This record gives sequence, structure tokens and C-alpha cells, in this order.
Amino acid sequence: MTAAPVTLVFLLREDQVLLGLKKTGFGQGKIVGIGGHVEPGESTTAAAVREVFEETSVRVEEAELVFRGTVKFRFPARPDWDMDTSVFSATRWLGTPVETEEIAPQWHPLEELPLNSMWQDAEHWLPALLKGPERHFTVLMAADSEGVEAVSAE
Ligand SMILES: Nc1[nH]c(=O)nc2c1ncn2[C@H]1C[C@H](O)[C@@H](COP(=O)(O)OP(=O)(O)OP(=O)(O)O)O1
Repeated sequence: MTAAPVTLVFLLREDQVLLGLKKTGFGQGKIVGIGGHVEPGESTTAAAVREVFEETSVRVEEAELVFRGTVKFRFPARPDWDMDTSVFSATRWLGTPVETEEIAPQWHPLEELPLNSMWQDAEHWLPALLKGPERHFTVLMAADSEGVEAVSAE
């Protein structure tokens, strides 16, 4: 089965990052990054812009997106959940994040990421992608599709 292309966009202001409490669907109840599926025929950056707007009402220009790397999520017990994630950040946008049906946006200090409330794999890739140069990770999920079996980085 082919992994679905998805995006994550991390808005950065001073020493904070915008995350959100996922209220519905995949990852419900977890604090997650803003993003979602790339639609057929859509570019990755266009999908990133659309998902930020749909989930937070914030407008980001495609030109403001900085590519930070990739994360491949592999769910051996649920191959239909496999995703190939393109990760972006942005420091300029229009508007203030507002709660939507899908996400309650929250600013978090970069030095105090809410890793205990996120997907268990986030600690392995999120701090590195937010801070460092471009990186490429593969996350192999455990059989329960919650724990982490292995993480590799290029
Ligand atoms: N193991 C994992 N750890 C993590 O931190 N984020 C993960 C993850 N597996 C998937 N994701 C993220 C990547 C992507 O941004 C998001 C996919 O979420 P959604 O299903 O909510 O996508 P959409 O917003 O397109 O929603 P739908 O249109 O309702 O499918 O989940």
C-alpha cells in the first residue's frame, strides 16, 4: 500500500511553536502539529497552506514556508495509515489562530514541548526538526499503532 502524502506546518513566533489539541478523527485527544493530507493534484505547499487555514484560520503564503524535512510514519498493523510527511515552518502569516471543529490551537514554548501529550514518536523527531537543519526520519510504529518500534534518521 502506498503511503499517503501529508504535511505538517509549525508556525514559530519568538520562542514558541503553534501546536493544537486534535478534537476529531485521527489522533483525537492528542496535541499534534497543524497539517493533513495532500489532495490529488495538489502541491505539497498548497496543501500546507490549505490545512493551516482549515485548522486555524491563519493565512500563510506558500513563499513563507520553509522546508524542514520529512517524517515517514509506518503502521505495520494498519498499513492504510502509513503517511509520508513533508514538514515546514513559517515565521510570517496573517491572522490569529482560532479554534476550529478539528483543532484547538495552542502556543507552546520550544523548550517545553508537550511531548507527554503528543504521539509517542514526537520526541524522536520534533525537537530536531524544529531546531536543526533539514532532517529525514522514518518512524516504525509498534503493533498497537501507539508505541514506537524504531526510529531511524538519515
Ligand atoms: N505517528 C504520528 N505522529 C505524529 O506526531 N503525527 C502523525 C503521526 N501519524 C500521522 N501524523 C500526522 C501527519 C498528518 O499531519 C496528520 C494526518 O492527520 P489527519 O488525518 O487529520 O489529516 P487531514 O487533516 O487531512 O484529515 P482528514 O481529511 O479528516 O483525513 O497526522
